[in-house]
Amino acid sequence: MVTGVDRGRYQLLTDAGTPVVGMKARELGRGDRSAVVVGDRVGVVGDVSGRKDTLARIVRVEERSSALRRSAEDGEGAGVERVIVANADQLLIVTALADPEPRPRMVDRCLVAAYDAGMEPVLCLTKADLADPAAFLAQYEALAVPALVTSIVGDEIRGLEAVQEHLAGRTSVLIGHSGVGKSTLVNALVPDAGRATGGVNVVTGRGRHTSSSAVALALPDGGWAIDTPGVRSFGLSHIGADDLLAAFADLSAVAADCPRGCSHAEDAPDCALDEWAARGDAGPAGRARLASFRRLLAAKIGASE
Ligand SMILES: Nc1nc2c(ncn2[C@@H]2O[C@H](COP(=O)(O)OP(=O)(O)OP(=O)(O)O)[C@@H](O)[C@H]2O)c(=O)[nH]1
Ligand SMILES: [Zn+2]
Repeated sequence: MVTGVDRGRYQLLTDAGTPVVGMKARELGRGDRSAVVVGDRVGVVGDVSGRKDTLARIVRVEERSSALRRSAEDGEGAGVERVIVANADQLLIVTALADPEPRPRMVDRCLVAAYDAGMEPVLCLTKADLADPAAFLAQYEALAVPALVTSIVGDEIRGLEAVQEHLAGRTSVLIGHSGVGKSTLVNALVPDAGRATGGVNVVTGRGRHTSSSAVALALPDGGWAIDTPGVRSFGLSHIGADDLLAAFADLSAVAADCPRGCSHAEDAPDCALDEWAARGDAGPAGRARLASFRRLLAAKIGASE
């Protein structure tokens, strides 16, 4: 398993639990198509002893069960999609309820990325000691996104146990804006992680690492927390309306009756989802669910923050 990537060197963990450093074998090719990312399962040859100054060769990347992607927003290569983490089960969207203010559009974009990746999204709302989560949570009710709420009271992180339970035995990617308390959480989940909090690395005392790539940290109860220090937003231009729709089984079934090429957006003529919501087959929640789906659809199209 790939646990970290740094300038062409791959941190690997063998099935026997030996940390090994590897590089991509030439036959694997270059460019994004043959990218090796954190979470990938790879085949290695050569020196896999893990001894100092040895280097294994990555010759194969196993098929991925999920792939968290983003596409370049602008400049050269705009629209080119890249996988940033492979084989993760869930995306923990870490958002502070205050200080800094939550950014609902950013959360929506993370939700779209998770659904596209084939990962389960989970909201992790921090700083509940500063603001009530109810109003924010209401925005996600119709999407049935699970939510975990934490706060700091004294030296203790309240709600940490529920987070630990939700992460145990699974591979979870943590994403969040600067200052939301993601590092505080990672350090509590993985006691020897030494992630920089409040701008300073607690282990080294030096400034925050400039490394922007993801790193997989083993959880004490099994499973992995994958921290993504440099990922603050997602370019989503590679995702189509039907890719997003596929994540919603109920809406997807209804949309089978849509006209060919239907955008499913609010202004789409004869979109079957409108009739479905109007009929009330899904109860009063149907309208809210459709509205939420369309909000995500719109967030996908809008520019990232
Ligand atoms: N009141 C309150 N403060 C918190 C909570 N969680 C974290 N903080 C504080 O918020 C600040 C930012 O926390 P960090 O863990 O450094 O945030 P981060 O998301 O990792 O941000 P960067 O380090 O900038 O990437 C720190 O001063 C934390 O002590 C919480 O639940 N309640
Ligand atoms: Zn439609």
